[in-house]
Amino acid sequence: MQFQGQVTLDGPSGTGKSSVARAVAVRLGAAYLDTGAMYRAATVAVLTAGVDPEDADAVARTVGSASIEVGTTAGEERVLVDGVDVAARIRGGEVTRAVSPVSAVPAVRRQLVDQQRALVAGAAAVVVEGRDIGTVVLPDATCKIYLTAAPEVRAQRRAGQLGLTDEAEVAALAADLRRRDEYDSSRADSPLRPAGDAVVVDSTDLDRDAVVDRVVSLALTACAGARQAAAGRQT
Ligand SMILES: Nc1ncnc2c1ncn2[C@@H]1O[C@H](COP(=O)(O)OP(=O)(O)OP(=O)(O)O)[C@@H](O)[C@H]1O
Ligand SMILES: Nc1ccn([C@H]2C[C@H](O)[C@@H](COP(=O)(O)O)O2)c(=O)n1
Repeated sequence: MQFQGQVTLDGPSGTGKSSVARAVAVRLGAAYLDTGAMYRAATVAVLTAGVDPEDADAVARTVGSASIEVGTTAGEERVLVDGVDVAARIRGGEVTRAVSPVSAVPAVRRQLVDQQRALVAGAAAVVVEGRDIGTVVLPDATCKIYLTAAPEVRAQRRAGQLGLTDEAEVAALAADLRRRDEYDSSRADSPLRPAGDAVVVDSTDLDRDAVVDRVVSLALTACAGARQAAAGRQT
């Protein structure tokens, strides 16, 4: 069956959004947009300009005059800031530590949300991942998924990804995930939360392929059950 429509994947850090969203996009023959990469790119612009990430006015000005380009093909990571390839730099610790305050600035969010909507506007089928995609960016999406997993499982997976085995390093990683989740969930503008009509998928006891199968199957049925349940809650 050929999928047409928009799949949104939101959730806390390290739940598997990127790896699952990329694989789902390939399976559905859909475009793919990593909106976290856009906030990370905005953070590179801020750090490169020597601006304090906590100075909201200066952050808004700096990001407002930066050119941020991202690709929409799963498997081809393309992230440019003012024409410079920053695909590797956005994954580093310096950017990860500074991205939350930058992404909490309302002017930055307005700019990037407009860009995100424009990037997916022409796509017949697209998978978009982030924190506010089902709630703010694409509120009319065909199928909304909210991915969760137990915090200790997320920390272990991220440690595996980074090749960390030292207990203290894993504990620091877990603390960083908690800090980012708290920041992203408590900010005033577009906080992280599930959309009312999202299907919650808990990946704590599922391997990545099982999560991908579940999301593909939900997408192909247009998340029909969740829509009915949401309609029932509203009557
Ligand atoms: N269901 C799963 N079982 C085991 N490992 C998984 C599962 N899903 C994802 N992973 C692994 O967990 C790590 C984190 O996944 P990923 O980067 O996709 O999360 P994320 O939600 O996009 O994180 P962030 O929001 O911080 O970018 C990766 O190493 C990924 O391969
Ligand atoms: N739609 C989005 C996507 C991301 N962010 C913020 C919050 C995250 O801490 C940060 C980096 O995202 P990641 O690459 O870890 O998915 O960007 C957001 O506020 N809204």
